[in-house]
Amino acid sequence: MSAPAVEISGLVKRYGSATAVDGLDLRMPRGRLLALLGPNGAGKTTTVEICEGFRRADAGTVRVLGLDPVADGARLRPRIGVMPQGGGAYPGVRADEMLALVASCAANPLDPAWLLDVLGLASARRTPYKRLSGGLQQRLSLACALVGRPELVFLDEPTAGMDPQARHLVWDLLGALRSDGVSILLTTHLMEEAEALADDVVIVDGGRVVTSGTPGELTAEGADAGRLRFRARPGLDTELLAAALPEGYRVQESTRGAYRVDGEVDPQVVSAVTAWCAQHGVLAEELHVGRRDLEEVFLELTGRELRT
Ligand SMILES: Nc1ncnc2c1ncn2[C@@H]1O[C@H](COP(=O)(O)OP(=O)(O)OP(=O)(O)O)[C@@H](O)[C@H]1O
Repeated sequence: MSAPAVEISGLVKRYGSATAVDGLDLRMPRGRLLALLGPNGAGKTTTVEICEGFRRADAGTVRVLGLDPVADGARLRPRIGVMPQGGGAYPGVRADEMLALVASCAANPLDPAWLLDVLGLASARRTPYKRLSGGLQQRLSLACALVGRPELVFLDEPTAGMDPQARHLVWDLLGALRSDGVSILLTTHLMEEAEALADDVVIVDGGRVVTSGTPGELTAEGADAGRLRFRARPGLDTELLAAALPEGYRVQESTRGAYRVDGEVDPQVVSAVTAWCAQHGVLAEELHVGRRDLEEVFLELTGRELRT
């Protein structure tokens, strides 16, 4: 049986007296898309850079495709693709030159022209790197990670700084790669990205895994079944709203402008909430009954917001 795409056990990484990764465990089977989700400074980049062989662990073991990223680096590198955070290239290199250069290092590369086209870079192919917008630089960096037909790709915040259209284009491409059996580990602090793409989500905070599972498992209703949630202007008088509901219901502003009604929800309660909002000139947006989202999962586990 082939080794997992990534297997991490008890990983620790310190920078001076600060512990960036603090005993992290993770197992990623092949052919899946795993999202490492967490706020800024959670230790995502450090973890990924150790997997890529760019940093050394202080403790713990890391195996990537069954190999040690440092000791077996030469065997591992041709099999993985890496998109680092922030990218980077010689400022004067043109997009097509850059991709052709990376492709020339691979045994069986994809057609660079095709990849530029798929990523919406065809019209910018002659543009020097320094004159590409941040979003186009990101796309070129993604193309460089993929052109060598890797079995496993590490993408560090692949859609950071992209507009929604480009983000969806990248999501579509990642979905297609995953369908082709490529293993993908990406970091993100966008819960929408994790929800849209991931087979598995690992939520990290303070260098540790807070929870993990499929998006469906993490947001499963459980004790939360039937909760009513909505968004509105921050600072609503939640006690006043609760007083307009039948006995026993509680209302909380769980994060700024995000409200949650605790108690069994029936049509009368939905009607009472919207009527109260109407009386107070409040537009209740995104009103829904049921599942929580990953943002709420993180908040409930850590008491803090994912978005920082
Ligand atoms: N080279 C470094 N020297 C010192 N401290 C560092 C270094 N790189 C990261 N850190 C610190 O380690 C912690 C984890 O950083 P890391 O970049 O791994 O987190 P992250 O989850 O990727 O965050 P972000 O989403 O902001 O990229 C942070 O407190 C960060 O300041």
